[in-house]
Amino acid sequence: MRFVKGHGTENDFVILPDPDGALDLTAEAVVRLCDRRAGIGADGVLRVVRTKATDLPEDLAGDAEWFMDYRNADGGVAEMCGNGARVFARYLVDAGLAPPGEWNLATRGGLRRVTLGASGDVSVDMGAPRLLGWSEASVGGEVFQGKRVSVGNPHLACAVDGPIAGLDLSRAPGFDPAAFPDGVNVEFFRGVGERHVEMRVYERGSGETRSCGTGTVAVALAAATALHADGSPEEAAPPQGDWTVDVPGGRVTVTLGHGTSVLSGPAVLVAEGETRRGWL
Ligand SMILES: N[C@@H](CCC[C@H](N)C(=O)O)C(=O)O
Repeated sequence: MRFVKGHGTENDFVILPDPDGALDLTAEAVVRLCDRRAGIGADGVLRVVRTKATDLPEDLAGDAEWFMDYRNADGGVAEMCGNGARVFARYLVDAGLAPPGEWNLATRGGLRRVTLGASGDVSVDMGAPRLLGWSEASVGGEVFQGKRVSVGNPHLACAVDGPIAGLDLSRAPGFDPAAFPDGVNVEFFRGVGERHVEMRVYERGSGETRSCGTGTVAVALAAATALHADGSPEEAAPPQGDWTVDVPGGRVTVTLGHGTSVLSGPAVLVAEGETRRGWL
């Protein structure tokens, strides 16, 4: 099986070109591919398939030629992956399967518009993230208040007073399963400047990763929006503007706008190859 390896701010992916949808990608195969010792190693898998080779409903496929079939390292599916979308777009342009410029990508979370040149950074319009009120997470017995945010997938963005470097994210933070019946990605962030935050993340289905694009959007919205105790926003108008988000794997920009949020940053392809016959 042919594969390409890439990353966006060190959120890394195994890319599987499967234009005709011929691949029966099981959860077990994803786990083996993502295994960092016995496999190729990645936070997730991006299967690259033409929308016409899928049974996606019309509202998800739209005019997009390509569908990003994203899987977490544990083999589970997720609605959306922001860094994955950027790396996916870079792969398509690099492989000559899509032109540089602007076009739509189909994902389980809906159509996403990507913008990229022949090389360099990639931007993706992540749509309008939604603030859903308060919840809490716990790490090593310490409880953190957080804001629930949907970026297509579920997030809990927790502001932290002190340094975030010392948090033990080797295990999943505790969270309220009634608020997040399908699990949640948990971010811990703190302000480091004007519209500038740093964050760490524990991703549903992948563990602590060095970046999470949807997580950076959730954190920018959480940092930009004050909530009343009942979870309603203090300001009527949604926040707008550029946020710089530092993650362990680098830096991205999140631009909050009316009904949009654009995630921009590096997307890098590092290797390509073929799995040994019979290994999977
Ligand atoms: N790393 C991704 C998010 C991947 C999905 C997430 N783990 C989930 O289960 O929702 C990103 O860059 O957004």
